[in-house]
Amino acid sequence: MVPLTLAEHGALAQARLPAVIWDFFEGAAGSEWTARANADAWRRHLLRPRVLVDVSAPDCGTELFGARLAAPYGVAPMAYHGLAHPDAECATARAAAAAGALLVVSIFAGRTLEEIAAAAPGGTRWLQLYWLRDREALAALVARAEAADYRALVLTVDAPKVGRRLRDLRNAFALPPGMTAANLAARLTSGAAHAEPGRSGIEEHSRQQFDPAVTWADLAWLRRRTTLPLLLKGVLTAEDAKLAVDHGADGLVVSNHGGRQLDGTPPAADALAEVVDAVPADLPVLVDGGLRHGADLARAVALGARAALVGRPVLWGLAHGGADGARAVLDLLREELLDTLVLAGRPALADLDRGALASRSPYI
Ligand SMILES: Cc1cc2nc3c(=O)[nH]c(=O)nc-3n(C[C@H](O)[C@H](O)[C@H](O)COP(=O)(O)O)c2cc1C
Ligand SMILES: CC(C)CC(=O)C(=O)O
Repeated sequence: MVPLTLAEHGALAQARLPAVIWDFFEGAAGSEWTARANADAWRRHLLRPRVLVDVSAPDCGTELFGARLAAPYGVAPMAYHGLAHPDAECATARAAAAAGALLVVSIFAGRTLEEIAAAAPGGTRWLQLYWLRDREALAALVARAEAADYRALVLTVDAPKVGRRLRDLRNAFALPPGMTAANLAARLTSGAAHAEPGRSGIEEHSRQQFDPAVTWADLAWLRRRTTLPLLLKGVLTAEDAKLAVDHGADGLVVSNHGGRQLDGTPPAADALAEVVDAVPADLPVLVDGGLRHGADLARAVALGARAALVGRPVLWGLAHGGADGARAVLDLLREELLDTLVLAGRPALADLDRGALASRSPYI
């Protein structure tokens, strides 16, 4: 079967993956309400098409921090791509570069930053960080990212601890043998390899490593260590968006972590406009969570996002088809986006503004 939708890529992946790994990918915190709401919320923004517009040459290319992308899209940072496919992040890097997409590499990648860079030299890569208790390890990663031509840093700020992910707790999820965070010393992540019944190895190693005491005041320490653009990922409110700007953030990623952290937050699509409206117009705001169709990318741009990141669907493609599968997912999103631009009579990203949407109340 040639998958014609992202959901079909998901079905192929589910058929292939061990259930506990599928659960780790797909699962979210608590009742998983926020994770479900993420996808539903994009669909509530109905598309308002314009007609008799010349749409013979649609263009969805864009530029982000000086890099050219084939569409306003990227791969969200996700830990341990090796759980999906043995070629791991190197395959994802090849897929993203071929599709003209940004790749945000997780601090918990299973391949080194240098291996990932070498796998797709022409690609646009950023590095995602969690604030580790071990600041020297963090500083060393920043230096390596700069040397390996990573173009920005993304500090994830919604994880003072890992959310309560019931599927992982039930499965006593632990990393399989040989799966490690290649960019961190083994002592920093060894807790992920074992879990007692009712516990999760991922939760355990993040408890050991994440610094829950970090505050806005600490950001200056990171800011001083790099000339790379610094984005904060996991901002959902106007208050925090303004604080981020005051503390020198160069961009934001509106995100609830795919519903994996605090269950009950607004879906990312609903938080986006609040954040966009709170920051200077030229500050790049990205978004992730629940984008499952190219039309959702159009919706994100219409609501003010400069680009959107896609998480789980890329792992679906990777799981059933390696680099080709991940690329197929990204290419499909781009084709669907172009289709949307043509049929909505808005042939360029600049034509997408809030007038392109009619936003439907969730309560009717
Ligand atoms: C398996 C998995 C691992 C993830 N690992 C990370 C991570 O290491 N760092 C991070 O900032 N976010 C991580 N995330 C969250 C994603 O970056 C992103 O916010 C979320 O998946 C987007 O939603 P989507 O999957 O609905 O597209 C992870 C998500 C998944 C599904
Ligand atoms: C290793 C985990 C903490 C990665 C993560 O952020 C996630 O699974 O959502």
